[in-house]
Amino acid sequence: MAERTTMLRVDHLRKVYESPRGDVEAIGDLSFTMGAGELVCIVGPSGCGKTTLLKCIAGLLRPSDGVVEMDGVRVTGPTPSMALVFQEYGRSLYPWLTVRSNVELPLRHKKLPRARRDRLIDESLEAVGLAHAAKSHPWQLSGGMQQRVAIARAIAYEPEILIMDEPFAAVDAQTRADLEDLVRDLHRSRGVSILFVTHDIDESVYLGERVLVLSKSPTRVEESLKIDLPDDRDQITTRALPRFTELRTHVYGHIQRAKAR
Ligand SMILES: Nc1ncnc2c1ncn2[C@@H]1O[C@H](COP(=O)(O)OP(=O)(O)OP(=O)(O)O)[C@@H](O)[C@H]1O
Repeated sequence: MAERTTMLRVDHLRKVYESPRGDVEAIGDLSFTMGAGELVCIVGPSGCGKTTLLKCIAGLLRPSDGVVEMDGVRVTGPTPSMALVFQEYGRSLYPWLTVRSNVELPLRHKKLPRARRDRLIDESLEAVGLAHAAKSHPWQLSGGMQQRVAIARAIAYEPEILIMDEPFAAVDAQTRADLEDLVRDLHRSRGVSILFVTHDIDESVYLGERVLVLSKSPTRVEESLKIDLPDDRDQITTRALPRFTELRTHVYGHIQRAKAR
């Protein structure tokens, strides 16, 4: 595979939360880069600082030290080159707006011609399999469908990087498998870079081209593991491969050691 140009650079990032009850060093000294078009998963022990890391990357939190750069430019606040999808889809969608209006909302800031805006909405709803539900309201949809709306909204924005924070933690196992495949399809069909945080080791290996294993808090990168599974993945065949088992066992071992240190 050709070497990808570096798109995201996290360099010696450190984040300390200051509070009257004492400081909490969530991120110790964390560095990694991500190439354009990559799908990178992040796993680590519970409470190790994954959400803090994503917030620093997205410009929602100011690091105590170190830098985040996107395409060589320092990130100092939210940027249109990134879109976020969180676990709590119920809270991220507006119940009084239709599915279509929810997807449209962030696009209003982009000042696009009407026809282009409509096309982006139609294409992203189509891509997540919800073209038929455009006129529904979020509360009329299942949890998995609501999360599809959140994903449609994020990709309609045409970000360079899609940042996903445990997006499937609140849906049932079968829906989760479908959404995992949707993420891989979107990555392959649209070429969008994806940074995906999960608690689930199997999910990280199934989805990722690379898995970053974090240490416990104050967190740093324990390992950057290339996932050398075939690009064509499916829930049954891929998860039954001996290599899949080797990789998940490897990541699991790392996390157990990270927790013990
Ligand atoms: N606003 C805050 N003020 C003080 N401490 C915080 C704050 N937010 C997070 N922390 C602390 O920072 C550490 C990392 O939290 P963070 O939520 O980033 O971890 P996480 O890996 O996403 O957690 P989880 O695995 O539960 O999703 C934890 O010790 C947490 O208690």
